[in-house]
Amino acid sequence: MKDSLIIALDFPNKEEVFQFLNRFDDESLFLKVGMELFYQEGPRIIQELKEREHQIFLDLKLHDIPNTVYGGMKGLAQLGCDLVNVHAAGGKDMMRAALEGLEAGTAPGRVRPACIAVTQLTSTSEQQMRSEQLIEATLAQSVIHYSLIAQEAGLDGVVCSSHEAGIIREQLGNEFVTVTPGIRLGSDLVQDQKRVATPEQARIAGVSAIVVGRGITKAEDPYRSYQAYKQAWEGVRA
Ligand SMILES: O=C(O)c1cc(=O)[nH]c(=O)n1[C@@H]1O[C@H](COP(=O)(O)O)[C@@H](O)[C@H]1O
Repeated sequence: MKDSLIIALDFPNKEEVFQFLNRFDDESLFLKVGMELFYQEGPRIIQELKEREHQIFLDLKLHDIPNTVYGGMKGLAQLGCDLVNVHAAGGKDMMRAALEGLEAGTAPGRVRPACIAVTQLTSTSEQQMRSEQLIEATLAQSVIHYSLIAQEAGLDGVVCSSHEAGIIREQLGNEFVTVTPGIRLGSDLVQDQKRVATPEQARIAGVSAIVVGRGITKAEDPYRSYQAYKQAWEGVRA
C-alpha cells in the first residue's frame, strides 16, 4: 500500500466502472470500492476487479457491535480484498473483533487484508465535531486519540486527512499507515470535503497512500487527470 494512489470508484454500476477502467489499458491500479458500488453490484465486483489484477480497498466503514463486525469481516476476508476499514468510534473491542474476523476468514496460506480505522471523516470540520459530536478536544487531538486506540487494538493504520498525518507518523511510528482522502489539485473544487490537501502536501506530510475520487473519475479526461495526480504525488520526495 505504501506510496499508492488509490482511485475511489464511486460509480453506481459496473458498466460505468469498466468504461472508466478501459481508458487505463492493462495498468494495474489500486482501486477503492465503496458503498455506492458494492451495494449495487455485491461481492462479484471485487472478484471481477481482482481478475484484472487490481489491488482492492473495500471501503465499507464497518461500525457495529463487536460480534456483528466479527461476522462481517470474516465474510469480507473471503472476497480476497487487500484493504478494509472500520470506524474507530466503534471502539477498541470492535476493532479487535474486526481483526479476529479477518483472520478467521482468511484462507490458510493467504495474507489477511490490512485493516485501517476511519478517525474523523475528512468531511468533518473542527467546529462541526465540537457542536455535533460534543468533543471538546481539537480535531487533531481527536484524530490522534482514535489513531492511538486503533494501534492498541492491533490495526494497521488509519484514514485521516493530510493535516494530521505528520503528527500521527511522529507519535505512532512509520509502520502505522496513514491513508488520506480529501486530495485535490490546486484547481479542483473542494465539494463536500473540509480537510483537503494537494498530493504534494500529502507527500511532504509523510502520508502512506492518497485516495482520489472525483478529481479523476469526474474529470473531462480521467486518464490525463490520473497522470496529473500521479505526477504530483510521485514527483515530491519527503
Ligand atoms: O474511508 C474513506 O475512504 C474516506 C474517509 C474519509 O474520511 N473521507 C473520504 O472522503 N473517504 C472516501 O474517499 C473518497 C474521496 O472522494 P473524493 O472527495 O471524490 O476525492 C470517497 O470515496 C470517500 O468515501
